[in-house]
Amino acid sequence: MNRVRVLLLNAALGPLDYRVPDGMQVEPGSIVMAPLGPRKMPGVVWEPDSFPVEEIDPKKLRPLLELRDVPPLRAPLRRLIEWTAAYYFASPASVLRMVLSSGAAFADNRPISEYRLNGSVPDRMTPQREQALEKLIGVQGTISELANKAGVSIAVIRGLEKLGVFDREDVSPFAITANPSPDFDTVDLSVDQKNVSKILIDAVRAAQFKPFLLDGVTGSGKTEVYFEAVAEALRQDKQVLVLLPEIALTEPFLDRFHARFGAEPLAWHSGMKQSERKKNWRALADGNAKVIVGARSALFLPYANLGLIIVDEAHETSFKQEDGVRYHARDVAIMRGLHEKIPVILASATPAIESQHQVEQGNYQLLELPARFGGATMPDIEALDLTEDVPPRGSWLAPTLVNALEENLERGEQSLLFLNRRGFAPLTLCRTCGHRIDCPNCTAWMVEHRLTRRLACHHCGHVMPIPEKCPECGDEDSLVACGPGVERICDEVRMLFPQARTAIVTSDTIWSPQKAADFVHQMEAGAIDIVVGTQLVTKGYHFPNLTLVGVVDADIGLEGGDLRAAERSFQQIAQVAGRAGRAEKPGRVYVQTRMPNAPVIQALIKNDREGFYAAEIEARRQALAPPFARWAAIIVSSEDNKEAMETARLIGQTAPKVDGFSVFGPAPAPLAMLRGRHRHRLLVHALRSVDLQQIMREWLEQLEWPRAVRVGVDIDPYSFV
Ligand SMILES: Nc1ncnc2c1ncn2[C@@H]1O[C@H](COP(=O)(O)OP(=O)(O)OP(=O)(O)O)[C@@H](O)[C@H]1O
Ligand SMILES: [Zn+2]
Repeated sequence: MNRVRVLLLNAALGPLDYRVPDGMQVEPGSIVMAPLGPRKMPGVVWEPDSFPVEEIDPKKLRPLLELRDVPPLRAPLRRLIEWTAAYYFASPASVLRMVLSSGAAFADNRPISEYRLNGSVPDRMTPQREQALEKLIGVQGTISELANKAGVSIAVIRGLEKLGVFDREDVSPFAITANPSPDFDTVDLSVDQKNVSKILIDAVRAAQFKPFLLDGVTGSGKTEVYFEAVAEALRQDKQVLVLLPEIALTEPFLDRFHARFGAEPLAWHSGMKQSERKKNWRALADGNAKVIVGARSALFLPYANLGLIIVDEAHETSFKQEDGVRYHARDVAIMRGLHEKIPVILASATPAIESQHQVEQGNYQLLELPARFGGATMPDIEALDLTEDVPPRGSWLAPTLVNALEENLERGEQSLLFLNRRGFAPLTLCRTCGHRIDCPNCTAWMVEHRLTRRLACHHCGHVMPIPEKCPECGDEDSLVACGPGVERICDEVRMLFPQARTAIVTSDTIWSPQKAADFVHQMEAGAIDIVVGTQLVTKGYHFPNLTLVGVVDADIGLEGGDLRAAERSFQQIAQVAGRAGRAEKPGRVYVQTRMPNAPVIQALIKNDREGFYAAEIEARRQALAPPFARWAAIIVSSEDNKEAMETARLIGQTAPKVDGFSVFGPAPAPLAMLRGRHRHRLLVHALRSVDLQQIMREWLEQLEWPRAVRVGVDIDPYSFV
């Protein structure tokens, strides 16, 4: 039989059948090139009865064009692709796209050509050429990467290349990786740490599916403990995947890993160059790379021989992807572990309620590290009531916090101020007419960024210069910045302590792993006294001389009012507090709030995590909220509001009547307009006994809507805007 089913890399197309030409040997998982109309398209051979396809006369089947010289996708990964597509309402092809995420990697074994300036200057200069020559100093990359970096067109770079201003280097797709060695520099574990690591080591040896929740207070040595499991996997010659919530955390992680294992793991994140992507993809698919650390997208890569998955800071909501395939990397990691038959470790100091519930249900094994390593104590947390400890007019820091900062400076210790708001001010308002400057494409205010002298929309990226007069009434000098962002807090700190060395840490300043590494090195070298940062600084970092943490506004997180608001606030503040006093010197934490009696704040100052979680879990149980029942969101959007509204209404009216399945809405989304599209939402609630996906599939598949309307389904949603 030479007929095969092929899943093509095209989300709009289902799988198709092809004929295998004589002399070609394919099996399920083989990566092939198939003809599609006049084009060539990559695809993967699948099991014959896997997806339903249209019957085609065998004589009309077109032959496959090529078999790629890369290892076939293994069965566990094929099952994961099918599961992810079915569970999250995505096309299998869009999941496959995440697997074959380096087009170049499986395309061929040819090297990638990279270019860098060689110092020669073209005879004729243009402003673009000048810009490129200036911006590309010290940069190496493909033509399109250079164009991107320089902010000029590809044609400009090609032109320069012809004039001989670049040297070329052909980078081989095969990486030579120094592999980590399990016993390079071991540490002596405490008794608690040893007990936990023993269980993990046994699980790696057993090579069975087994999920763990590694729950240890901040600074308890979770990383050291899971490194023991990594070491065991290395001894067994298995691969390990470590997922981190933020690419900013990869660089410090690489350093730390290097110190323990004598070589860096392979990194995988969106900031990589094409040649690195190609190399790394090949190295992990061929099994040459043993340890891979990456952001959530690393989850779908075609590992040759995976033996362990670790999800660090597993409570982080950034593991949920909010566009394309809306999957949750923590949950898919568990499913990958199930299919690969390997252990999965979720590590966190503040585990998600969902994960704790799995422990209660007996699905995950709980491993606890209740104390900080080496006798370091947990920091004292104190609430500062902003209605009593009032900051002076036009300032945001309470006198008590300012005093503490001053003392810390005098002692030569480092401090951290946390505010989860980028930019200078979240709102710009006209004093004369009350006009608020909002985004033309979104239901959102433009955020002032004083460092770049611009207003920016954090939803669509729209930017504009800060206007000199009010766009509404035309009054000059009437615009005022309202509320603080990190830049404004940093200004306040500089006014108070001109001698202090400060740093702002947000995604605007730390936008690459390299920037993150620079920041960490500066902190370690003691070149920074006071850091002002967003959630980017709340997790993972270990700075022994950081002894004071101030939470500028503990109430922000509670404003949103979605079901996880309190949980998220607790996690965020507990994590940022956990950065203080991690070594010999004790830490202090001040939490500024207008609601010192709110349960979240009380739980934090009394160090009553158990009580807080118990109350939250009970509230969820009462409300039949996740994880006690399930939700799905349906988001209908279009540039034409009427079309979007009518489609949303149609979906609402045709909602199936099934016991244990209810539909709320439609209603205009809180973010009623996003990137120029009008948005309406419905929320589906289902008991666990109901097959949510099946009911939704039958319901939505029989409906039709205008082409320009997009209907997105978000299973287990985390965002409600
Ligand atoms: N057994 C040990 N021997 C030496 N140093 C250790 C040991 N255990 C932990 N440490 C050190 O203590 C510090 C905190 O450990 P680690 O970063 O692993 O904790 P964590 O639980 O992952 O913290 P967090 O959740 O706050 O990120 C690190 O500098 C680590 O190297
Ligand atoms: Zn916008």
